[in-house]
Amino acid sequence: MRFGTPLSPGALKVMLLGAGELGKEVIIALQRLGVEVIAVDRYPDAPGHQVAHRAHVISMTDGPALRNLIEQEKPHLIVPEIEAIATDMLAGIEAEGLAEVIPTARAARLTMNREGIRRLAAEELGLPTSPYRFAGSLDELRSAIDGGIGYPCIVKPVMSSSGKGQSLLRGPDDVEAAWDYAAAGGRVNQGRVIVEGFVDFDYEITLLTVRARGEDGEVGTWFCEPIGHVQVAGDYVESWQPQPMSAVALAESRRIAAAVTGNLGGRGLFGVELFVKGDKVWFSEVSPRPHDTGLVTLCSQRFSEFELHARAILGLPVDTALREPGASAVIYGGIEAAGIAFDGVAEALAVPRSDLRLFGKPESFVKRRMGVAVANGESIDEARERARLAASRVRPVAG
Ligand SMILES: Nc1ncnc2c1ncn2[C@@H]1O[C@H](COP(=O)(O)OP(=O)(O)OP(=O)(O)O)[C@@H](O)[C@H]1O
Ligand SMILES: NCC(=O)N[C@@H]1O[C@H](COP(=O)([O-])[O-])[C@@H](O)[C@H]1O
Ligand SMILES: [Mg+2]
Repeated sequence: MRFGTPLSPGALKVMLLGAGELGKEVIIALQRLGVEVIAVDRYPDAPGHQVAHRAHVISMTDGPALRNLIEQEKPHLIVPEIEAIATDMLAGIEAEGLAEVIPTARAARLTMNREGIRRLAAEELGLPTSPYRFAGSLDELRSAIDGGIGYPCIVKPVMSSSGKGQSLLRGPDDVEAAWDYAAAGGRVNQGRVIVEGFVDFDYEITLLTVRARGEDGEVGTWFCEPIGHVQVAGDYVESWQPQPMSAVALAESRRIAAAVTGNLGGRGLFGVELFVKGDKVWFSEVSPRPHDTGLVTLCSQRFSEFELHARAILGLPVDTALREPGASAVIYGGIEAAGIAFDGVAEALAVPRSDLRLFGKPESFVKRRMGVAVANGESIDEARERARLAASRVRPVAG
């Protein structure tokens, strides 16, 4: 990788496909290393658009439109930031050698659809997961549940994230509503869902796993300290690092994470989602990119997950060390309006050892993540209390 000067013919160019809050931080990290960054998203003025060298608005599931843009911009690296992308087109781009896809086009394709990654993890790699079935109609969903999955169970569209279209089903009366909600809530309506047996875990973690070039020039695997988190309706509301774990559960988590990320290959940071009960660990899913629960690393690690992703994809050394315990708490929009304002920012930042990110999304929805508070503490409990307090002091209001 040759580091040039942005906006000159020798620039090292990276294109992000998706420019939300996670991409925005990756872009900032790349720019600090002198990289020219092109940000792409489905709507204007996305968070990452606001800090990139150039911004484009296209439907990223439109293969020909994506290809045109890549041919026009000629990036060296293409970095998917969301799942819903024309990944078949990316496979062609990679095969033709037009650009390198991070971590690989195959990883982007397998993880954009729950069926791809679940079958790989459970059926090919033999990793422990919840029991699951796929269904393409309401009748198939009923027979999948009656035929073995049982209740309680969870239904999700095969293509969705942040809990969109996800329901917890307690009995047969919940099936039809879950099917309808999945059809309406997926990012791309595939008419297909996964139904998973409910795992009664003690806690869940994200194990950030980095595939980066080591001193010997070979790609190696690094683990961050585990991140604990709380999800409400399938969307993360709070996370902290480190999550205390038994030595056995940590070793098993690392084994699973190494198996999945090793198979997906390439370079970059992955968020491996795992459920833990005692010493038992289940694989849930993996993001081949920074993870929302990893926002906590903005305050808890020497290098945040965003800086680690930037370094790994550029072929640079990484350091995954924890600096001190930290926590994050989400700030939701709470109102439906464009161009909102935020009251209470100074009060929030008066919380000891706290910091904030306001993402700058042009439109607010009640449950849209608009910002995050992070905080450090002597203990995880203290960090969590501070992050929650700081987040609660930020009040989104009509602009
Ligand atoms: N089989 C299950 N058993 C118990 N809880 C589950 C199960 N599947 C999902 N959950 C809960 O729902 C949350 C969201 O599920 P999942 O990660 O599959 O959804 P998602 O929409 O991909 O979310 P994101 O994109 O934010 O990671 C999990 O973190 C967990 O708290
Ligand atoms: N769990 C995945 C995740 O957190 N993705 C992050 O949310 C953005 C979309 O937000 P939006 O739905 O508010 O536009 C994505 O672009 C990414 O940064
Ligand atoms: Mg998840």
